[in-house]
Amino acid sequence: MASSVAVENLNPKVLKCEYAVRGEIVIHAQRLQQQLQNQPGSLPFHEILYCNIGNPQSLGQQPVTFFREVLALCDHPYLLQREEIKSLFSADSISRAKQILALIPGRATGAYSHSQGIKGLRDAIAAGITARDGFPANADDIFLTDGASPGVHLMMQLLIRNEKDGILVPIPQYPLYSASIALHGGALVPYYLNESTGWGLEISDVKKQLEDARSRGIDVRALVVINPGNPTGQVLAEENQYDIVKFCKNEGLVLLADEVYQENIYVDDKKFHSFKKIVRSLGYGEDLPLVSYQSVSKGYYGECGKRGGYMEITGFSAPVREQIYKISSVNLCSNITGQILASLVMNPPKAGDESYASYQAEKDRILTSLARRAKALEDAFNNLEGITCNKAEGAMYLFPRINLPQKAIDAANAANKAPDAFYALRLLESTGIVVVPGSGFGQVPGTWHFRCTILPQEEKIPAIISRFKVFHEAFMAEHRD
Ligand SMILES: Cc1ncc(COP(=O)(O)O)c(CN[C@@H]2CONC2=O)c1O
Repeated sequence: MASSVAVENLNPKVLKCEYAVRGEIVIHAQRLQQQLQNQPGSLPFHEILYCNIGNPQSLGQQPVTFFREVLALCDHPYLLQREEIKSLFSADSISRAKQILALIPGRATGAYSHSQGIKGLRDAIAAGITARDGFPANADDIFLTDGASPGVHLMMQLLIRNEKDGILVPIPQYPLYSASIALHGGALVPYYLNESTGWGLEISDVKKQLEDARSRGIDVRALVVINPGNPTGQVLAEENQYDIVKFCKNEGLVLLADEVYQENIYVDDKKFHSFKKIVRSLGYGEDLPLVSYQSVSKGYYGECGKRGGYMEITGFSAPVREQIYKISSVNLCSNITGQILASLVMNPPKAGDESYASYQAEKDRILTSLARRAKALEDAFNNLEGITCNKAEGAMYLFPRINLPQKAIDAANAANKAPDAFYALRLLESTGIVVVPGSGFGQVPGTWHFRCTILPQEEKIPAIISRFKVFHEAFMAEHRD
């Protein structure tokens, strides 16, 4: 009997879901990469430059030595019995690995752990949060996850009952949110970041969107904030954060604070303030339901493939927390390597530790290089005809706006593509550079953008800029009105 499975009879929520970061342009890039391997010299470039995804180590960034030493020793405890490891590993990596193994039941990284994650590692993460914020954190509020993504899905699963349940999401947004809301059958309620004020968040606009949604019978459950922003790269001003927290308190909204880029700040006039700290500073204590997301995929560690992270949940009642625990327990636990890494990220070497100097040097080298790359690309984009680009204050991306000539827009329409997708495809086919069209993140209707990461190794940035410039000038000349 022929298989009954066909696109026509799949879950419509799956069909509705989209995730542009690895969408059409990237799939085409992978085809071109295959072509380059099979027929070298057949394209006007010799390599594909993936500037579509925040995946630092795929572009040459080195992992942090201390983190990897501890992971290696935890995964092969036999090494700890060998004298010679003293010549291969730092003393504090050895001692940290021993501490961590003592926290793991059976001292086995291959065992399932508690569904929230190993208690001792959650204690360490709570201590790190407390040190970061100056307000206490509790291990029982922490759920270790396989990256931040599953934690986002879990909250959407918890909050969305039907298509009348809405989630306020910034536009432009990281499409995990639109994809997860679609997968869970909810309503995305957009609030627009203001490009002219450096992607500022206007509470007046959020309120207007909330009231409009409510007038349409949407029960708005939560507000998502991504700080530093993806794809926009802005770092919220502290007073803006106070406004957001007060707004959520007044409107009875769950605050979903995506803070995976908290270590990626490139400008001196902005600092990262966690929403947990803001909530506590306002004295809201447990009166505001807040979920804070962190990940090992970003920062200076960029350990995307290790799938580590956590969500800290505060301000939820005990019965609700039980439901969150129950959903977490269905997946048994997150991977132990990711759990260990999350505890290391939140508790790195301290002054006086043997690895501190080398750790700090690695961290500073990566972050200062990211800041230089951000500035170089921002300046380059701003020097191209018809392109304006806000500063990348943080995160890993630039999100320039292209003012496309009508002729280009007509050509895109004729090709049945969004104008920024048309531009991105032409860029790829001319230069091998892969960016993600702004339409994949959402944008004010009638504006066009693309997202480019700041991640290619620093020595490649000048070549990227020059290839981009040649392409852009030719594209604009070809489509000049
Ligand atoms: C804002 C934001 N939240 C959550 C995630 C999920 O990360 P993990 O699940 O790995 O913890 C990402 C990943 N950033 C994607 C992946 O690379 N480029 C992006 O835009 C992100 O940018």
